[in-house]
Amino acid sequence: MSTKFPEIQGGGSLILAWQIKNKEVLVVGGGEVAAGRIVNLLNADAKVTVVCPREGLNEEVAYRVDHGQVRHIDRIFLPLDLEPERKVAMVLTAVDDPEASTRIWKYCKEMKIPANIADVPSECDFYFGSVHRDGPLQIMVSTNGNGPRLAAAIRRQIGRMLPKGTGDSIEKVGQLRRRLRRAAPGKSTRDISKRMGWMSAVCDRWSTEDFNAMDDEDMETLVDYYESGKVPSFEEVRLGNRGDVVWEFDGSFGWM
Ligand SMILES: C[C@@]1(CC(=O)O)C2=NC(=C\c3[nH]c(c(CCC(=O)O)c3CC(=O)O)Cc3[nH]c(c(CC(=O)O)c3CCC(=O)O)/C=C3\N/C(=C\2)[C@@H](CCC(=O)O)[C@]3(C)CC(=O)O)/[C@H]1CCC(=O)O
Ligand SMILES: NC(=O)c1ccc[n+]([C@@H]2O[C@H](COP(=O)([O-])OP(=O)(O)OC[C@H]3O[C@@H](n4cnc5c(N)ncnc54)[C@H](O)[C@@H]3O)[C@@H](O)[C@H]2O)c1
Repeated sequence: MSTKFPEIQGGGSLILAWQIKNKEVLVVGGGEVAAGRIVNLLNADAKVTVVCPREGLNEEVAYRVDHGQVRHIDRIFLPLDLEPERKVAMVLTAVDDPEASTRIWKYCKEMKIPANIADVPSECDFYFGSVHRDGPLQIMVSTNGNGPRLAAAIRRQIGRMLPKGTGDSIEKVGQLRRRLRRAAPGKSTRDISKRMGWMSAVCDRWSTEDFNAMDDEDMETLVDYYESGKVPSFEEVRLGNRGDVVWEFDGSFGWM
Protein backbone atom coordinates (compact mmCIF):
# COMPACT_ATOMS: atom_id res chain seq x y z
CA MET A 1 0.00 0.00 0.00
CA SER A 2 1.52 3.34 -0.94
CA THR A 3 0.62 6.55 0.87
CA LYS A 4 2.19 9.98 0.87
CA PHE A 5 3.73 9.26 4.28
CA PRO A 6 6.92 7.27 5.00
CA GLU A 7 6.33 3.55 5.19
CA ILE A 8 7.09 2.03 8.61
CA GLN A 9 9.75 -0.70 8.62
CA GLY A 10 9.84 -1.98 12.19
CA GLY A 11 12.69 -4.05 13.55
CA GLY A 12 15.35 -1.31 13.46
CA SER A 13 17.21 0.43 16.29
CA LEU A 14 16.95 4.11 17.09
CA ILE A 15 20.29 5.58 15.99
CA LEU A 16 21.24 8.65 18.01
CA ALA A 17 24.32 10.74 18.75
CA TRP A 18 24.48 10.48 22.54
CA GLN A 19 25.89 13.62 24.19
CA ILE A 20 27.96 11.84 26.85
CA LYS A 21 30.48 14.69 27.25
CA ASN A 22 31.50 15.23 30.90
CA LYS A 23 29.19 12.45 32.10
CA GLU A 24 30.35 9.51 34.18
CA VAL A 25 30.66 6.18 32.40
CA LEU A 26 31.65 2.95 34.11
CA VAL A 27 33.57 0.37 32.08
CA VAL A 28 33.72 -3.06 33.68
CA GLY A 29 36.71 -5.12 32.52
CA GLY A 30 40.07 -4.07 31.11
CA GLY A 31 40.70 -6.37 28.15
CA GLU A 32 40.68 -5.87 24.40
CA VAL A 33 36.98 -5.09 24.06
CA ALA A 34 37.09 -2.64 26.98
CA ALA A 35 40.04 -0.89 25.30
CA GLY A 36 37.91 -0.28 22.17
CA ARG A 37 34.96 0.99 24.23
CA ILE A 38 37.29 3.38 26.09
CA VAL A 39 38.54 4.90 22.81
CA ASN A 40 34.93 5.54 21.73
CA LEU A 41 34.10 7.11 25.10
CA LEU A 42 37.18 9.36 25.27
CA ASN A 43 36.53 10.51 21.69
CA ALA A 44 33.12 11.63 22.96
CA ASP A 45 34.70 13.47 25.96
CA ALA A 46 33.08 11.20 28.57
CA LYS A 47 34.54 10.86 32.09
CA VAL A 48 35.55 7.22 32.25
CA THR A 49 36.11 4.96 35.25
CA VAL A 50 37.41 1.43 34.67
CA VAL A 51 36.73 -1.19 37.30
CA CYS A 52 39.01 -4.20 36.88
CA PRO A 53 41.80 -5.86 38.88
CA ARG A 54 45.19 -4.36 37.88
CA GLU A 55 46.53 -7.72 36.70
CA GLY A 56 43.57 -7.99 34.27
CA LEU A 57 44.37 -4.72 32.42
CA ASN A 58 45.77 -5.19 28.95
CA GLU A 59 48.57 -2.96 27.68
CA GLU A 60 46.25 -0.35 26.13
CA VAL A 61 43.94 0.00 29.13
CA ALA A 62 46.97 0.15 31.48
CA TYR A 63 48.31 2.97 29.28
CA ARG A 64 45.03 4.92 29.61
CA VAL A 65 45.12 4.46 33.39
CA ASP A 66 48.81 5.38 33.74
CA HIS A 67 48.35 8.52 31.61
CA GLY A 68 45.36 9.71 33.65
CA GLN A 69 42.96 9.40 30.71
CA VAL A 70 40.61 7.23 32.80
CA ARG A 71 40.07 6.64 36.52
CA HIS A 72 40.81 3.14 37.77
CA ILE A 73 39.24 1.05 40.53
CA ASP A 74 41.58 -1.87 41.17
CA ARG A 75 39.16 -4.73 41.95
CA ILE A 76 36.24 -6.62 40.46
CA PHE A 77 32.86 -4.89 40.08
CA LEU A 78 30.79 -4.31 43.22
CA PRO A 79 27.21 -2.99 43.41
CA LEU A 80 28.48 0.09 45.26
CA ASP A 81 30.01 1.18 41.93
CA LEU A 82 26.50 2.15 40.86
CA GLU A 83 25.44 4.03 44.01
CA PRO A 84 23.39 7.13 43.02
CA GLU A 85 26.05 9.57 44.34
CA ARG A 86 28.43 8.25 41.67
CA LYS A 87 26.06 9.63 39.02
CA VAL A 88 26.85 6.87 36.53
CA ALA A 89 25.13 7.72 33.23
CA MET A 90 26.04 4.53 31.37
CA VAL A 91 27.66 1.14 32.01
CA LEU A 92 29.67 -0.91 29.52
CA THR A 93 30.81 -4.37 30.50
CA ALA A 94 33.43 -6.40 28.64
CA VAL A 95 34.30 -9.24 30.99
CA ASP A 96 35.13 -12.86 30.30
CA ASP A 97 32.71 -14.10 32.97
CA PRO A 98 29.12 -14.48 31.65
CA GLU A 99 27.61 -14.96 35.12
CA ALA A 100 29.20 -11.79 36.47
CA SER A 101 28.02 -10.01 33.30
CA THR A 102 24.42 -11.03 33.85
CA ARG A 103 24.56 -10.01 37.54
CA ILE A 104 25.91 -6.58 36.56
CA TRP A 105 23.20 -6.22 33.89
CA LYS A 106 20.44 -7.00 36.40
CA TYR A 107 21.89 -4.50 38.82
CA CYS A 108 22.03 -1.81 36.12
CA LYS A 109 18.34 -2.45 35.43
CA GLU A 110 17.52 -2.10 39.12
CA MET A 111 19.37 1.21 39.18
CA LYS A 112 17.81 2.26 35.84
CA ILE A 113 21.20 2.84 34.23
CA PRO A 114 21.47 2.11 30.48
CA ALA A 115 23.98 -0.64 29.79
CA ASN A 116 25.77 -2.54 27.03
CA ILE A 117 26.94 -6.03 27.86
CA ALA A 118 29.45 -6.85 25.10
CA ASP A 119 28.36 -9.85 23.07
CA VAL A 120 25.05 -10.39 24.86
CA PRO A 121 22.41 -8.67 22.69
CA SER A 122 19.58 -9.67 25.03
CA GLU A 123 21.35 -7.74 27.81
CA CYS A 124 21.95 -4.52 25.89
CA ASP A 125 19.92 -1.30 26.05
CA PHE A 126 21.93 -0.23 23.02
CA TYR A 127 24.41 -1.81 20.63
CA PHE A 128 27.68 -0.41 19.45
CA GLY A 129 28.23 0.06 15.74
CA SER A 130 31.15 0.46 13.42
CA VAL A 131 32.06 4.15 13.18
CA HIS A 132 33.75 6.19 10.45
CA ARG A 133 35.15 9.41 11.92
CA ASP A 134 36.48 12.45 10.05
CA GLY A 135 36.57 15.50 12.34
CA PRO A 136 32.97 16.37 13.21
CA LEU A 137 31.62 13.74 10.81
CA GLN A 138 30.62 10.39 12.29
CA ILE A 139 28.93 7.65 10.34
CA MET A 140 27.79 4.62 12.28
CA VAL A 141 26.99 1.37 10.54
CA SER A 142 24.74 -1.04 12.39
CA THR A 143 23.51 -4.38 11.13
CA ASN A 144 21.13 -4.62 14.08
CA GLY A 145 23.00 -7.55 15.52
CA ASN A 146 23.15 -9.56 12.30
CA GLY A 147 26.77 -9.23 11.22
CA PRO A 148 29.17 -6.97 13.13
CA ARG A 149 32.13 -7.89 10.92
CA LEU A 150 30.14 -6.90 7.84
CA ALA A 151 29.34 -3.60 9.56
CA ALA A 152 33.09 -2.90 9.75
CA ALA A 153 33.58 -3.81 6.05
CA ILE A 154 30.69 -1.53 4.99
CA ARG A 155 32.05 1.29 7.17
CA ARG A 156 35.42 1.03 5.39
CA GLN A 157 33.67 1.02 1.99
CA ILE A 158 31.70 4.18 2.86
CA GLY A 159 34.87 5.87 4.14
CA ARG A 160 36.61 5.25 0.81
CA MET A 161 33.67 6.72 -1.15
CA LEU A 162 33.62 10.09 0.61
CA PRO A 163 35.40 13.02 -1.04
CA LYS A 164 38.72 14.02 0.58
CA GLY A 165 38.25 16.96 2.95
CA THR A 166 34.65 16.11 3.84
CA GLY A 167 35.29 16.50 7.57
CA ASP A 168 37.08 19.84 7.05
CA SER A 169 34.20 21.19 4.96
CA ILE A 170 31.72 20.27 7.71
CA GLU A 171 33.93 22.12 10.20
CA LYS A 172 33.70 25.22 7.96
CA VAL A 173 29.91 24.93 7.76
CA GLY A 174 29.81 24.82 11.58
CA GLN A 175 31.91 28.02 11.75
CA LEU A 176 29.67 29.69 9.17
CA ARG A 177 26.48 28.79 11.07
CA ARG A 178 27.93 30.16 14.31
CA ARG A 179 29.05 33.36 12.61
CA LEU A 180 25.64 33.80 10.99
CA ARG A 181 23.89 33.42 14.36
CA ARG A 182 26.20 36.08 15.80
CA ALA A 183 25.53 38.46 12.88
CA ALA A 184 21.77 37.80 12.85
CA PRO A 185 20.87 36.66 16.35
CA GLY A 186 17.08 37.16 15.99
CA LYS A 187 14.94 34.66 17.89
CA SER A 188 11.51 35.21 16.33
CA THR A 189 10.03 32.40 14.23
CA ARG A 190 10.55 34.60 11.16
CA ASP A 191 14.25 35.20 11.98
CA ILE A 192 14.85 31.51 12.56
CA SER A 193 13.13 30.41 9.37
CA LYS A 194 15.01 33.04 7.31
CA ARG A 195 18.32 31.85 8.82
CA MET A 196 17.53 28.20 8.19
CA GLY A 197 16.33 28.82 4.63
CA TRP A 198 19.45 30.81 3.72
CA MET A 199 21.83 28.34 5.37
CA SER A 200 20.16 25.40 3.60
CA ALA A 201 20.46 27.20 0.25
CA VAL A 202 24.19 27.86 0.83
CA CYS A 203 24.73 24.17 1.68
CA ASP A 204 22.85 23.13 -1.47
CA ARG A 205 24.81 25.53 -3.71
CA TRP A 206 28.35 25.16 -2.33
CA SER A 207 30.52 22.07 -2.79
CA THR A 208 32.93 20.45 -0.34
CA GLU A 209 35.79 22.14 -2.24
CA ASP A 210 34.07 25.57 -2.03
CA PHE A 211 33.72 25.31 1.76
CA ASN A 212 37.30 24.13 2.11
CA ALA A 213 38.60 27.04 0.00
CA MET A 214 36.59 29.61 2.00
CA ASP A 215 38.86 31.68 4.26
CA ASP A 216 37.91 34.07 7.04
CA GLU A 217 37.48 37.05 4.78
CA ASP A 218 35.28 35.03 2.38
CA MET A 219 33.12 33.90 5.29
CA GLU A 220 32.58 37.48 6.36
CA THR A 221 31.66 38.50 2.80
CA LEU A 222 29.28 35.57 2.51
CA VAL A 223 27.52 36.49 5.76
CA ASP A 224 27.19 40.07 4.44
CA TYR A 225 24.87 38.71 1.73
CA TYR A 226 22.49 37.32 4.33
CA GLU A 227 20.32 40.42 4.82
CA SER A 228 19.52 40.56 1.08
CA GLY A 229 18.61 36.85 1.12
CA LYS A 230 20.86 36.25 -1.90
CA VAL A 231 23.04 33.14 -1.99
CA PRO A 232 26.20 33.89 -3.99
CA SER A 233 28.50 31.28 -5.50
CA PHE A 234 31.97 30.83 -4.02
CA GLU A 235 33.43 32.60 -7.09
CA GLU A 236 31.19 35.64 -6.56
CA VAL A 237 32.25 35.86 -2.94
CA ARG A 238 35.95 35.59 -3.76
CA LEU A 239 35.72 38.09 -6.67
CA GLY A 240 33.75 40.59 -4.59
CA ASN A 241 36.31 40.12 -1.89
CA ARG A 242 39.70 40.21 -3.56
CA GLY A 243 39.02 39.86 -7.29
CA ASP A 244 41.51 37.01 -7.40
CA VAL A 245 39.65 33.79 -8.14
CA VAL A 246 42.23 31.43 -9.51
CA TRP A 247 40.49 30.03 -12.54
CA GLU A 248 41.84 26.90 -14.08
CA PHE A 249 43.18 28.06 -17.48
CA ASP A 250 41.85 25.84 -20.27
CA GLY A 251 43.70 27.68 -23.05
CA SER A 252 40.52 29.06 -24.60
CA PHE A 253 40.29 32.56 -23.16
CA GLY A 254 36.55 31.90 -23.10
CA TRP A 255 36.21 31.61 -26.92
CA MET A 256 35.62 28.04 -27.91
C1 LIG B 1 30.48 -3.13 15.33
C2 LIG B 1 31.22 -3.59 16.58
C3 LIG B 1 31.42 -2.36 17.45
C4 LIG B 1 32.16 -2.59 18.72
O1 LIG B 1 32.05 -3.65 19.37
O2 LIG B 1 32.86 -1.63 19.08
C5 LIG B 1 30.41 -4.71 17.22
N1 LIG B 1 31.05 -5.85 17.12
C6 LIG B 1 32.25 -5.70 16.47
C7 LIG B 1 33.08 -6.76 16.07
C8 LIG B 1 32.85 -8.17 16.26
N2 LIG B 1 32.07 -8.73 17.22
C9 LIG B 1 32.12 -10.11 17.10
C10 LIG B 1 33.02 -10.44 16.04
C11 LIG B 1 33.43 -11.88 15.60
C12 LIG B 1 32.73 -12.30 14.32
C13 LIG B 1 31.26 -12.61 14.50
O3 LIG B 1 30.87 -13.28 15.44
O4 LIG B 1 30.46 -12.12 13.65
C14 LIG B 1 33.45 -9.23 15.50
C15 LIG B 1 34.33 -9.01 14.29
C16 LIG B 1 35.75 -8.81 14.62
O5 LIG B 1 36.17 -8.96 15.77
O6 LIG B 1 36.45 -8.50 13.64
C17 LIG B 1 31.45 -11.08 17.98
C18 LIG B 1 30.08 -10.81 18.45
N3 LIG B 1 29.51 -9.58 18.61
C19 LIG B 1 28.24 -9.74 19.09
C20 LIG B 1 28.03 -11.13 19.32
C21 LIG B 1 26.81 -11.75 19.99
C22 LIG B 1 25.73 -12.12 19.04
O7 LIG B 1 25.75 -11.78 17.84
O8 LIG B 1 24.80 -12.78 19.54
C23 LIG B 1 29.16 -11.80 18.86
C24 LIG B 1 29.39 -13.30 18.73
C25 LIG B 1 29.90 -14.03 19.95
C26 LIG B 1 29.77 -15.52 19.77
O9 LIG B 1 29.80 -16.01 18.64
O10 LIG B 1 29.61 -16.15 20.80
C27 LIG B 1 27.31 -8.70 19.36
C28 LIG B 1 27.42 -7.36 19.06
N4 LIG B 1 28.48 -6.77 18.48
C29 LIG B 1 28.20 -5.48 18.15
C30 LIG B 1 29.11 -4.53 17.73
C31 LIG B 1 26.73 -5.22 18.33
C32 LIG B 1 26.00 -5.37 16.98
C33 LIG B 1 26.58 -4.48 15.86
C34 LIG B 1 25.95 -4.70 14.53
O11 LIG B 1 24.92 -5.34 14.41
O12 LIG B 1 26.43 -4.18 13.50
C35 LIG B 1 26.32 -6.35 19.30
C36 LIG B 1 24.93 -6.92 19.08
C37 LIG B 1 26.30 -5.86 20.77
C38 LIG B 1 27.48 -5.05 21.21
O13 LIG B 1 28.49 -5.65 21.59
O14 LIG B 1 27.36 -3.80 21.21
C39 LIG B 1 32.59 -4.28 16.26
C40 LIG B 1 33.23 -3.93 14.90
C41 LIG B 1 33.86 -2.53 14.97
C42 LIG B 1 34.79 -2.19 13.89
O15 LIG B 1 35.79 -2.87 13.65
O16 LIG B 1 34.57 -1.16 13.25
N1 LIG C 1 31.06 -7.10 20.93
C1 LIG C 1 32.27 -7.33 20.46
O1 LIG C 1 32.69 -6.66 19.55
C2 LIG C 1 33.13 -8.42 21.02
C3 LIG C 1 34.24 -8.87 20.29
C4 LIG C 1 35.06 -9.85 20.90
C5 LIG C 1 34.73 -10.35 22.16
N2 LIG C 1 33.64 -9.89 22.83
C6 LIG C 1 33.27 -10.39 24.19
O2 LIG C 1 33.55 -9.40 25.14
C7 LIG C 1 34.00 -9.98 26.36
C8 LIG C 1 35.38 -9.46 26.73
O3 LIG C 1 36.29 -9.78 25.70
P1 LIG C 1 37.83 -9.38 25.82
O4 LIG C 1 38.50 -9.89 24.59
O5 LIG C 1 37.97 -7.98 26.17
O6 LIG C 1 38.25 -10.29 27.06
P2 LIG C 1 39.55 -10.25 27.96
O7 LIG C 1 39.72 -11.62 28.53
O8 LIG C 1 40.67 -9.61 27.21
O9 LIG C 1 39.15 -9.26 29.13
C9 LIG C 1 38.24 -9.56 30.12
C10 LIG C 1 38.49 -8.57 31.24
O10 LIG C 1 37.46 -8.65 32.22
C11 LIG C 1 38.06 -8.54 33.52
N3 LIG C 1 37.08 -9.09 34.50
C12 LIG C 1 36.61 -10.33 34.59
N4 LIG C 1 35.65 -10.40 35.57
C13 LIG C 1 35.53 -9.13 36.07
C14 LIG C 1 34.71 -8.54 37.07
N5 LIG C 1 33.80 -9.27 37.76
N6 LIG C 1 34.84 -7.21 37.32
C15 LIG C 1 35.74 -6.46 36.64
N7 LIG C 1 36.53 -6.99 35.67
C16 LIG C 1 36.43 -8.30 35.39
C17 LIG C 1 39.36 -9.29 33.37
O11 LIG C 1 40.27 -8.94 34.39
C18 LIG C 1 39.81 -8.78 32.00
O12 LIG C 1 40.41 -7.51 32.11
C19 LIG C 1 33.96 -11.47 26.13
O13 LIG C 1 32.72 -11.94 26.64
C20 LIG C 1 34.01 -11.62 24.63
O14 LIG C 1 33.32 -12.79 24.21
C21 LIG C 1 32.85 -8.93 22.27
